[in-house]
Amino acid sequence: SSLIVIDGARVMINRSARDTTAINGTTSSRASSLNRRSFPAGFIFGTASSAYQYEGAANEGGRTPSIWDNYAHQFANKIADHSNGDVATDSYHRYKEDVKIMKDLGFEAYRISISWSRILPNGKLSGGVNKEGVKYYNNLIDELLTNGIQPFVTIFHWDLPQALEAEYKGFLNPRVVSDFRDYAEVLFKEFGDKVKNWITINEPLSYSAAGYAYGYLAPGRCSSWVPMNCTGGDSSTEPYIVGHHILLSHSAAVDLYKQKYQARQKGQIGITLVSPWVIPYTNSTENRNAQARSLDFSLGWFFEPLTSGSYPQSMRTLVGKRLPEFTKQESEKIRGSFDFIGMNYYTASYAVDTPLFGFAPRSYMTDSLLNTTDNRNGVSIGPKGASSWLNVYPKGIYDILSYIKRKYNDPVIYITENGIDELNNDKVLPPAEALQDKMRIRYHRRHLYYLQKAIRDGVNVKGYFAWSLLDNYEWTSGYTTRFGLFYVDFKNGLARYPKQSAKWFKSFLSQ
Ligand SMILES: N=C(Cc1ccccc1)N[C@@H]1O[C@H](CO[C@@H]2OC[C@@H](O)[C@H](O)[C@H]2O)[C@@H](O)[C@H](O)[C@H]1O
Repeated sequence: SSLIVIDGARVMINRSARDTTAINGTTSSRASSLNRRSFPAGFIFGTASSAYQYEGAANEGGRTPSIWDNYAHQFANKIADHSNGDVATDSYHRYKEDVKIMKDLGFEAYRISISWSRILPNGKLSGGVNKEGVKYYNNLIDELLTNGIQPFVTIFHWDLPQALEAEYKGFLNPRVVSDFRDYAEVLFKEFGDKVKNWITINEPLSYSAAGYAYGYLAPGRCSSWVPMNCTGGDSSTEPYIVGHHILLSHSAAVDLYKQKYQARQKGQIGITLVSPWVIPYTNSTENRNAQARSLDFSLGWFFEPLTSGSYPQSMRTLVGKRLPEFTKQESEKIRGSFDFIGMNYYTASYAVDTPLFGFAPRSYMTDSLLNTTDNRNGVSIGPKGASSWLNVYPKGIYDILSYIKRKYNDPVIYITENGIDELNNDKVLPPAEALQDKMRIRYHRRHLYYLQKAIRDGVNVKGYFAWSLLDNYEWTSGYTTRFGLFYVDFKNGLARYPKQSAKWFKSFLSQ
């Protein structure tokens, strides 16, 4: 399965999410009557962010460069607007204002990530803990708690200390497991009395596939034949090695938390996975098998080891010796190593069975023997936001959650990201118009409609986080796309302005 979707399609006439079935006993003719009371008591609503995309202060307060500082500076041409996260939304200095914004809207949780190189400047415990970094996160966490907002903390959201990449190639090297565990222990020690919701790693699929097969996320490695001007790499082996070390790192941190901290601190720990929902291009056996393989290679790659201790059968068969093996002990430790699973849901695509051409090189892109596409016979699976890969398909959140419930033993799930972007075209759209994000209201309302339908049908979902509170640094898109409920004026002092969607959430959450 591929993260890059084939373009070029007319937009399908969109059926509105009209549904006359009962919602919590009340019959709703449309999703528009949806509000917080459509969800179970205790269900939490939040917004999501990440350190490199929000903080700025990249060279301040004792922080040293991560691989994203290195990537965005050294390969600026790989970033749409040649920008970087040196300043981003400057949340390092403005977090009190941001907390006030989310409190005013009525959100009760906030997902952040911690910058590893702000806590351990040389990546390792032996290099010393940066007290200024600890202070910043304590201030942020205290600000959240004072305002009745629960922090959900992601330990690793792609910003590996450049020192570890330089010394031993980071997640390509098994040495990362002990360094990751040491880093996680510093966080449990420093913040575990206040943080009760831990997410070890954000989207292992994106880090492994986009970072080491396609080569467009840091560290930007891929085979020489991949058109991404990578500085090195092997798209047929490195994604699987990195994914393997991510799972070992995850389970080492969870094992540590459960052995030494959970009993006293009484928190919960999980991991955030991502996958599009996938529909067979036709109902043929070949394309239904392609759907299964596509979900194995994007979701099962990590979910299968977490629930059964081994990789999906389709991956073991098709990747063969290039797929690392777990020892018996590793398998035991990985299986069940979570209290909940975070799921990031954005989009859906069609899977087309695609046999390997004889001469085509083997790699993650072709191992699953399929292609994904966003249209069928020229009809799009759904309208797009600003990004080519993001087609709107709200029913996909229901479908993928039902699939997870069936296939992976009905786990506790949080939707840790869901959102849509518009282009940052201030020169065309004066800011006033940029605040009229009706399509974002429609996107979130329709996904929430299908989310409460999944809950009603028995899926164990406990929370929902919108991506994102603010417009921010969108990785290789830089500041060219906007996902925020709040507009950030990057040209005038990073001022924050509520979009219509922020007002919609305030009303949704107040009922
Ligand atoms: N971005 C991804 C996965 C991904 C990776 C490469 C290319 C496309 C998509 N996942 C989540 O999506 C969020 C939205 O991602 C944006 O999607 C549109 C792209 O144009 C943009 O580059 C990307 O940042 C990120 O901000 C979160 O940090 C991340 O956890």
